[in-house]
Amino acid sequence: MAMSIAHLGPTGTYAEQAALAYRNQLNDEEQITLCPYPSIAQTLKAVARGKADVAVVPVENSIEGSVTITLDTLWQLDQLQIQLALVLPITHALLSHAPNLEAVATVYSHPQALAQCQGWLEQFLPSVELIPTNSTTEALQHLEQESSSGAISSLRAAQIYNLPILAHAINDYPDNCTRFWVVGQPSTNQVCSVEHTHTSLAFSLPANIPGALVKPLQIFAERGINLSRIESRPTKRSLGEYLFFLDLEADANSPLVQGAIAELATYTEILKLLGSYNVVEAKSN
Ligand SMILES: O=C(O)C(=O)Cc1ccccc1
Repeated sequence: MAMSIAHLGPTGTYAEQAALAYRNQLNDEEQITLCPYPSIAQTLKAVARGKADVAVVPVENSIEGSVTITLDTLWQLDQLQIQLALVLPITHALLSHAPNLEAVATVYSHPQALAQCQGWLEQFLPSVELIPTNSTTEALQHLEQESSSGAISSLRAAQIYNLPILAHAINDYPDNCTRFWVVGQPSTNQVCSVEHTHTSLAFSLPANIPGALVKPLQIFAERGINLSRIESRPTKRSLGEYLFFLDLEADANSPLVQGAIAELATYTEILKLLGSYNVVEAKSN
């Protein structure tokens, strides 16, 4: 069946690598097209508006933590469901036409990549100007005009765009990896026979009072449901008011989780089920 996968572009991003890993999983590669978008928010909106079937978006990095635009946009768009998580190992390179590190004055990249290499940048390029871009490959557009510019991107991007590699494996921790979510419109098929290992949900609270978060968390503790992540994001309505994103190590279709979610709904203002899914280790290429 023909299918389109939206991802952060231009071609050569880590998100595209994750999208390719997802496509390989589907065993139906000819009819699956990859569609690059200029931002993570636009990638997710393409699926919400029916312009693409699924989006592959970064959600969390082992060094830098959450990709907050992904969480915020999923909350705002409301109806998208996570279908799968992919964990991609990430090794960054510094690409540049400069003859050596001393000749680099400016480094461009996605804020996550700049942050994942901040120790290396501090040590080897302490005086450069760091400029954030929408993606690691958008950063490459600056290299042609300015030989004193560098960009943090992948070896794969260096190959695609035929760019010189000035330094490699510059991420501060060697086991750097990013978790991506594959998200789509909710399935109309109500019966799901596959059991999933993880469930993600998000909620706001009706009042900012002592212990408001204790009750929701107790529900999972009492049932022996392990939480693998908890993240807060501002509601953006007023300072100090938060949304909470939880990942559970359990399937939303299990009676145990169904009971927990029913009870959770009594303590929350808005509760959104973001999906149940499995986690796959992807290979970087
Ligand atoms: O810009 C990219 O290539 C992305 O896919 C976003 C990103 C950046 C750095 C680490 C993981 C994902």
